Amino acid sequence: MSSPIYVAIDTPDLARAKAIAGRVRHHVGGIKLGLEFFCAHGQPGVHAMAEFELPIFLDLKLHDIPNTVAKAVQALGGLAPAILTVHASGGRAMLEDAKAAAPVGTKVIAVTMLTSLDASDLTATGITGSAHDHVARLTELARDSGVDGIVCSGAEVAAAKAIWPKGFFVVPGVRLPDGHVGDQKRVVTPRAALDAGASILVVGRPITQAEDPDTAARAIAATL
Ligand SMILES: O=c1ccn([C@@H]2O[C@H](COP(=O)(O)O)[C@@H](O)[C@H]2O)c(=O)[nH]1
Repeated sequence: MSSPIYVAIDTPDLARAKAIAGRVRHHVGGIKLGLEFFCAHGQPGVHAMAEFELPIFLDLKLHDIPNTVAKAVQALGGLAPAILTVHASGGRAMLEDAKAAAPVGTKVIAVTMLTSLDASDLTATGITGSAHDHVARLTELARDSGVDGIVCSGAEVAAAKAIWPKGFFVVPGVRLPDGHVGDQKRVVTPRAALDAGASILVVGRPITQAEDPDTAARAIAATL
């Protein structure tokens, strides 16, 4: 069985991205490319990273009116990513249209509440209730919109899975117990996230900023 760990290669430096992928390719199940990489290298960069023959998770977190998101998803279709993200808060029509525009083999995944946010951030944006309530509401919306799953933190994934037993659950913000949290606020260990029902784990800096990325990836995998 392939590893549930997707390495988030967040860098604008293509040579560095390739070097990291080359070192960890046998210890991870996929490569996640996000805004930092995509804004620097676009579709040719994604093609270059596809040479490692691992599933590509394109984490662009699209969020706009339904027509614009659908057209963007169509424009990305030639990349045939295994996973593509949109924001759940874009609403039902946007989610439905994104899914309809995606290639058959691409999982469209809705980001519920960024793992860099906590309850006080929600309040500041006018959203009342807990992180759990907010994620639960957006999980129901994603499920009913026909996308394939959600992104949430490991703290909410068990509750989200109870709402949507057949959903696909992407969990970033995972750290080993002694790991540097950085800008993440809702953090759990990789083991706890998997036990709670995560389908895949997204791990970035704990691997990419380690002195030895392959040892770091292996150490995380060993806890699973
Ligand atoms: O809620 C979210 C959604 C996406 N991400 C992305 O995951 C990685 C996490 O990187 P770390 O270095 O392991 O913190 C990063 O690419 C984010 O854009 C997230 O963290 N939270």
